[in-house]
Amino acid sequence: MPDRKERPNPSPTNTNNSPTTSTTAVSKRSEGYKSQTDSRSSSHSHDSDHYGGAGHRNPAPGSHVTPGLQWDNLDLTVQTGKGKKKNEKVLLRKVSGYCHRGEMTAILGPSGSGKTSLTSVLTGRVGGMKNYKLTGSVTFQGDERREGSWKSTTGYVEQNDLLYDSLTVEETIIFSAMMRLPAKTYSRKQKIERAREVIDMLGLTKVKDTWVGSDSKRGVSGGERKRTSVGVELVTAPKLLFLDEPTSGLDSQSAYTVISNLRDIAGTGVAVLCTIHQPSWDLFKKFDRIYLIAEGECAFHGTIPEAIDWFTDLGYPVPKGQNAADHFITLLTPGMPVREDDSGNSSSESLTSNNDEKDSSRVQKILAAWRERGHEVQDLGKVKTNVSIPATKEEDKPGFSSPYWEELYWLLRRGYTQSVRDKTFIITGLFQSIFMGLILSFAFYRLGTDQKDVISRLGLLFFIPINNTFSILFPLISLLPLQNGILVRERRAGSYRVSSFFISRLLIDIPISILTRVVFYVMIYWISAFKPTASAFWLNFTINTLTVVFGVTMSLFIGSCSQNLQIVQAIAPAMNVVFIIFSGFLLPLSNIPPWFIWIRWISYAGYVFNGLALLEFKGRKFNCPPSSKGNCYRTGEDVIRQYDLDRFSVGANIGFTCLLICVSAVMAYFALRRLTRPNLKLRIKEGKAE
Ligand SMILES: Nc1ncnc2c1ncn2[C@@H]1O[C@H](COP(=O)(O)OP(=O)(O)OP(=O)(O)O)[C@@H](O)[C@H]1O
Repeated sequence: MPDRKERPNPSPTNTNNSPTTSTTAVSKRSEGYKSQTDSRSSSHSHDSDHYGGAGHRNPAPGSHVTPGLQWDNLDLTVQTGKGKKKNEKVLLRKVSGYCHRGEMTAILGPSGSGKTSLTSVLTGRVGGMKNYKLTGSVTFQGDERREGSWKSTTGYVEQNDLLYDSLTVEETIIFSAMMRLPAKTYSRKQKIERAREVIDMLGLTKVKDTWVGSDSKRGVSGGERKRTSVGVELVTAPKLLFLDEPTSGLDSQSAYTVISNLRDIAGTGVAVLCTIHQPSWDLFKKFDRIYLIAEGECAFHGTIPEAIDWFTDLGYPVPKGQNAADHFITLLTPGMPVREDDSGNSSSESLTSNNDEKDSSRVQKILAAWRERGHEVQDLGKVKTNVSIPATKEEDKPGFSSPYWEELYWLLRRGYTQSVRDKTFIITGLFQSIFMGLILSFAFYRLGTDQKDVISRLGLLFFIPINNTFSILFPLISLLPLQNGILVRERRAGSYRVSSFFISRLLIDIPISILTRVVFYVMIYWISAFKPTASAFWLNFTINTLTVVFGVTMSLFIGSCSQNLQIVQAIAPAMNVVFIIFSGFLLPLSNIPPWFIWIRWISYAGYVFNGLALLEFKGRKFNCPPSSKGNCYRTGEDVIRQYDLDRFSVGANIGFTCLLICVSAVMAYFALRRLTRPNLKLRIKEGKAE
């Protein structure tokens, strides 16, 4: 470990609590590094602000900073294993730091170093973890985080852009403005103006009318999509913006534009904190500060010139021509050999190590050095006076920004726009209806009154409602992970109530499902020659329409049981098949084992088949050939008796089906609430996040 007294002061700390003095005092070594890299890379040589945010944008000596997020002594452990193998794993150890408003800070570290764990604690998302213990404190502008104010003052841009692909950039950002800006303060017109301001600020005006798109659908570019995600968060003018790897998967030009935008956003007084993987030098130098993390501990926190000096003093200068970010990550990765510095001015003892043990001691040495002086840097985060941006005290604002009907209107508008433009659900539904309708209509063409037609009629009446539910189950379920993911994000931001989202889904999915499936059962009814009376037709129509509605509520319920599509796709057919088996048609009621009989009473297939069969067979006469010697169905009533279909009237069967629809809708609502719970844990108390 280096002896601090012997080193020239590379410290980013200073006595007047301004991070600036140290920056201006950044020694000649970082200047030397600048000229070295410049001589090797022409792309660097044109930059006037070589250290980007780091060197240039730090406040001038004597000026002040606005405190933003501050974290102190965070310890995070999780329990792993079971029984005797139970173990405590340390994810974060005495981690402290800060991110001032008006600054952009990058969290960097090797894989598994604790970046995600730290971000989870800072954003209050540690609740997703099981059996964890958390101590320490996180404050924003000197105060404890509170849910209401936290939601309205922070934005979180996730790594995956969870956006509706068939909405335009402008529609996406306007929706966010409508849902998240308080109706009391902003009129609709003002919300739209704010959204357009954000679009302009992010340089998205040219593509505002282009669909957002996705990996499978053409739309805006990856960088523009990422900026749209930033825009969604930015409409509320957050004071703190978190981003999880905003440049991952982007080409260098798009990544540069995203980071430049974030730099501008920070310039408006926002504290921007993001995790980032292997940034190029051009990106890296745009950050005001970097927060290096290794093995769950802070390895360095300060500006880039300070980092260069700090590591030089530790004996690890940045080799000529190497990106400093890569060098730091390499240093903090055990087992990674460090490139030799051919300038000859470095401590060769620590370089070019291929030995694991030595590399691990290298990381330990760096961590120990920072541990020794990290507390000095932490003090910078505690600046609370003479701020340059008014650090307004945040009010806890429970409740939602818009009235219920306003929420419902915008959710319906967004949902319908997406469904109608996306067309997949509509086209596949229509295709399946027409295709299956034609096949069945002609396979069961003009059924007569012979004995064989009795079985055909029964089979067809049984199959139609089952096809209705199966045809909805899979396409609808496959749409749910994206919808639920968006719901989680929007719930975390406190955008709207789950109930309005759920009702909007019902009001979108039910009419679309009915309109696309109705052709199927109406076509079969007339071509296969079911009872040609108006009342029989309309009741048959009602029952089949109810099965479509049940198909939607059942899909919403099953799809809300897990975010894992594979699990959901396995449960869905299994559940439907159980309903079919115990419907009373395949297995007569008297043959159902007593411990399974309850399934019959919750089987929609039983009620709808019962209702449809009563309608069709009551009053019908069938030909009974002399060869059958009376062993045949003479009337529809014989069929009804034989299949035990006379327990309930048509009306009662419709009533039970409606009841099942209501029960499955309520279950779907609660399952959705549970699945998409935001799980924000902002208060850290007695070793547990609350
Ligand atoms: N819930 C958990 N239970 C047990 N170990 C965990 C849990 N969450 C994270 N870890 C472990 O903690 C360490 C830090 O993980 P974390 O995800 O924070 O790292 P990271 O720096 O974000 O990594 P990457 O860059 O690869 O995403 C890893 O070793 C990881 O395996």
